[in-house]
Amino acid sequence: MERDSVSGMEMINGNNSVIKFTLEEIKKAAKNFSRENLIGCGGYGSVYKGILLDGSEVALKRFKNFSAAGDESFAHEVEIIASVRHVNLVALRGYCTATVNPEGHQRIIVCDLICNGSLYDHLFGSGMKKLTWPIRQNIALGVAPGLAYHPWRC
Ligand SMILES: Nc1ncnc2c1ncn2[C@@H]1O[C@H](COP(=O)(O)OP(=O)(O)OP(=O)(O)O)[C@@H](O)[C@H]1O
Repeated sequence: MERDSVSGMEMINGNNSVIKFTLEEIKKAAKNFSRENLIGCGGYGSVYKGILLDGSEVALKRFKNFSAAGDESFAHEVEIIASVRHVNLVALRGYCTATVNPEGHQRIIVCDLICNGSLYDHLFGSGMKKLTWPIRQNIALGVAPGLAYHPWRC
């Protein structure tokens, strides 16, 4: 484990593919967290589409807890996602932590972007093409190995 110079939290060292991004890089990628880049909201914050300098598209999950007290849950989420490597699961690209005024602590997770919307959108959203039963079965067969995967089980 390596100690993060900004937040003081412990981060994964052995995983060289996990990049620590600067806030400037993240803001540039997400057009300064513009509304047009917003793709979803979850329990911990908002998710933005971003384009990195190398042209790759990513999802940027920005935690809404800007207080210093949120470091523990952020570090926990980063560690969990970093340990998960499965073809059917979203991969962690990196993370960003920074303290800026007046917002406070910024915590962002950078993941592969999944295009074409969520499964929920496809099943219940309006305007989506109805999924046929063979396609639904295929999706279920893809989801199942992702759900069954456990990074600590050999
Ligand atoms: N990697 C991604 N690619 C594309 N869209 C994503 C990605 N991750 C999240 N989203 C979108 O953002 C929304 C919110 O995701 P997020 O992971 O923040 O919340 P959640 O799944 O509801 O769970 P949590 O309780 O962890 O916040 C999703 O429903 C999805 O529409």
